[in-house]
Amino acid sequence: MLKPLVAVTTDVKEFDGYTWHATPEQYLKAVLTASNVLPVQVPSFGDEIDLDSLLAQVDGVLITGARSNVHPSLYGTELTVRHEPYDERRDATSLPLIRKAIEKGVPLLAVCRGIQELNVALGGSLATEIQNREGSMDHRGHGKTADEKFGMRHEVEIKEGSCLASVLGARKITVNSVHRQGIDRLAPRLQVEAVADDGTVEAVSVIDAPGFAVGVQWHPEYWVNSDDNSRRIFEAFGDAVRQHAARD
Ligand SMILES: N[C@@H](CCC(=O)NCCCC(=O)O)C(=O)O
Repeated sequence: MLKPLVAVTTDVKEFDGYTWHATPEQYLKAVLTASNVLPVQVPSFGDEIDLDSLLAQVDGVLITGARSNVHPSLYGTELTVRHEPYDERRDATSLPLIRKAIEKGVPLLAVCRGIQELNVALGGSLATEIQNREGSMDHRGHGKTADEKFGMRHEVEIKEGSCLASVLGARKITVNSVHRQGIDRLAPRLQVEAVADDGTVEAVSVIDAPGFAVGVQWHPEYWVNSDDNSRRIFEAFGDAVRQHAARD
């Protein structure tokens, strides 16, 4: 049997004299090994990408994390240096891709920048430099190595009856944390699936989505080979993708 395909977002980077549309390896490996489906990278070509054609040929969409921030003009906020850096070509691709995937019931998993894009795509807004908010924890990653930066950092409470509660079978889990923005105004079509002790929205799902449509603010891709909860999220996404592929 052919393995289903999952569309994976890319970041636009200038490197070595070329413009690259690139995805960190951890996301591609997590889709390949834990979800057990085939990742295909989608260049950030904005409206040059025919989303109907793309979504007719894949059975899942992964919106990855990235250091860049969603452009504030997309949620009606004035730009400041505190909102930089941007990747507007990615925004122009990922936001329409999210909306179309939800509309068509193509399973969607959105990680870190991804949950923020999901919220903005559906009409929500973001707060920046959230570690400076009164009573907020520091959600940024710290450490010299990638393993330290993506180290497990704090607990999140999973809401009873949520999609993640059934995927994880737990009410509290420990997650990593590598972000300095967070959901401010929740999009009307999203429901909260998990929160941190300081009230930061850590996971959401799309209300009445025709398929699996979940966003997490942490990074399950990073420890997918060693952390059960991280692996379960990618396995559940893979199950949803296979179910979508077998729908006809
Ligand atoms: N830019 C947003 C999104 C954070 C995110 O996706 N982080 C992933 C890795 C970042 C890195 O490599 O430093 C924010 O900061 O909130």
